[in-house]
Amino acid sequence: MRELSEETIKEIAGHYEAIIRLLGEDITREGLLKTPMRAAKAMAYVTRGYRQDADEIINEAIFTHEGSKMVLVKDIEFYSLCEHHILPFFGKVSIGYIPNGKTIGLSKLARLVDFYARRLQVQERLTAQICNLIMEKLNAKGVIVVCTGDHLCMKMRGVEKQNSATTTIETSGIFDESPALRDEFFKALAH
Ligand SMILES: Nc1nc2c(ncn2[C@@H]2O[C@H](COP(=O)(O)OP(=O)(O)OP(=O)(O)O)[C@@H](O)[C@H]2O)c(=O)[nH]1
Ligand SMILES: [Zn+2]
Repeated sequence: MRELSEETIKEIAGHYEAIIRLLGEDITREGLLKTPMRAAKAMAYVTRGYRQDADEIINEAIFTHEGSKMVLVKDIEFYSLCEHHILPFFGKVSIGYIPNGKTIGLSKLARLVDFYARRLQVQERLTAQICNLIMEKLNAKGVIVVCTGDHLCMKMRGVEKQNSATTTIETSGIFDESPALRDEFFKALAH
């Protein structure tokens, strides 16, 4: 992974300092003195997906596999930032795929969720990017990804709906064509 340079972090911190000042705060009070640097480092961390590489994450953990039954990993938690308000959205992703001669290390599925979540995102694109990458890297017979997220931009501001949750679904390959396979996936998810 590529890190942001010290110079870039300092530049981001300078912008945070200006924002805090413009919000009417006293940037010289004790509790805020280090806040611009802390905030810059935190923002670098929660957007580190931009500086990662998918092949490095997978680390060649792709294995030969004869079977063609569904593999499902459910409830992979994620934290992301909505690209409209730069406020968090977070929730869970579940991934199913039908192998086509290859499987992937289970932890890599979770790492790939973070790879796309740790950026400015919308939930639909996050779901589609995960689905497309797994399809591409495994040449799978099919992939299905279901994501459920809570958006703070809908809770702590704006429309202020505290109980809404958003579900997005992306399918590819055989999952596009087979309602029976989609049913099998959703039944397994319910367990
Ligand atoms: N489709 C989609 N919309 C999102 C996502 N995250 C936030 N949004 C929406 O992006 C929209 C931006 O709408 P705008 O009218 O430009 O912004 P706004 O005035 O702040 O809108 P309100 O949130 O309704 O106050 C809002 O409806 C948000 O709910 C997401 O992941 N997917
Ligand atoms: Zn938003």
